[in-house]
Amino acid sequence: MSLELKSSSKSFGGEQRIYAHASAETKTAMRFGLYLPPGEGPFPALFWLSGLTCTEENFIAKAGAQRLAAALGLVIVAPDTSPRGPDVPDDPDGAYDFGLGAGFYVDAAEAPWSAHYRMRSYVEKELYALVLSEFPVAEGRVGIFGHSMGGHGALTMALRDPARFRSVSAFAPIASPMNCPWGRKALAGYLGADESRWREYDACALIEDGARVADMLVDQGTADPFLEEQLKPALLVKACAAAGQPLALRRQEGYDHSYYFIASFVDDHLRWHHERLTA
Ligand SMILES: N[C@@H](CCC(=O)N[C@@H](CS)C(=O)NCC(=O)O)C(=O)O
Repeated sequence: MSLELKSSSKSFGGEQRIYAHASAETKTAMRFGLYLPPGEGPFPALFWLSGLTCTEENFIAKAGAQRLAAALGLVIVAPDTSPRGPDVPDDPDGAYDFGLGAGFYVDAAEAPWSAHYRMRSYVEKELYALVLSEFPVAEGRVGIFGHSMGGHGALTMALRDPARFRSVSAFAPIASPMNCPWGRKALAGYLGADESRWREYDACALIEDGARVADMLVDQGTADPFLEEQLKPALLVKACAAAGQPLALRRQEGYDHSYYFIASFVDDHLRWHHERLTA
């Protein structure tokens, strides 16, 4: 598997890099950001999953995670949010919430999406294996976090396989895609009408069906414009309470959905993961 280094910039003694490679899962070129802290490693690593409309660049440019990642010695991997390229179909109306920039971290089952939209397997299998084989990352010390659509991706990936992703947190996650317009559009489009197939892509349904992680940290801004209609953290609170699943949900007064919110609390998340990945 050949990796092409697209850029590398020194940051807090380490390097913020962007790579491209040919993905066997998506059958397209894929890009990801990778922060490499100073030192030799092996380091614990965090996967960051971004939200709707993002590429591999939003988190690395806006979250301000490099300073503490350097100090703690954390690798952070930030993939793009969908396959892209001339052969990749987009939402027929060009909407931002489906298709390009909106892969929803699923393996699509419906044509024409199924040919390329395989962000679940891309992240869980291909990129995970690539990062472990090509970079100084300590096996078994990998966590995952994300924002909005990516918060949904992080929660569902950790719940499905807590041994692969040993720590999990989220900013303003889509708590239950089966129960909001963004999620219902994506799951119906990528997976088809049979809702029983949607459950493995819904954090609340996974918890109801018995999936567990050791604990999870979720930050949610109270001034987030998507809170009531799309994100619905109360559904996650309810599912966790009913199942005895530990959840640290923090309602952050006055914060919106933006990267200004993420940057305000990203250090707490890095520390949360570092503690668990080095225990
Ligand atoms: N109304 C927004 C919805 C998309 C949105 O808020 N995206 C969030 C994730 S759900 C984001 O991270 N945007 C990119 C950024 O803020 O850098 C738009 O049309 O761009």
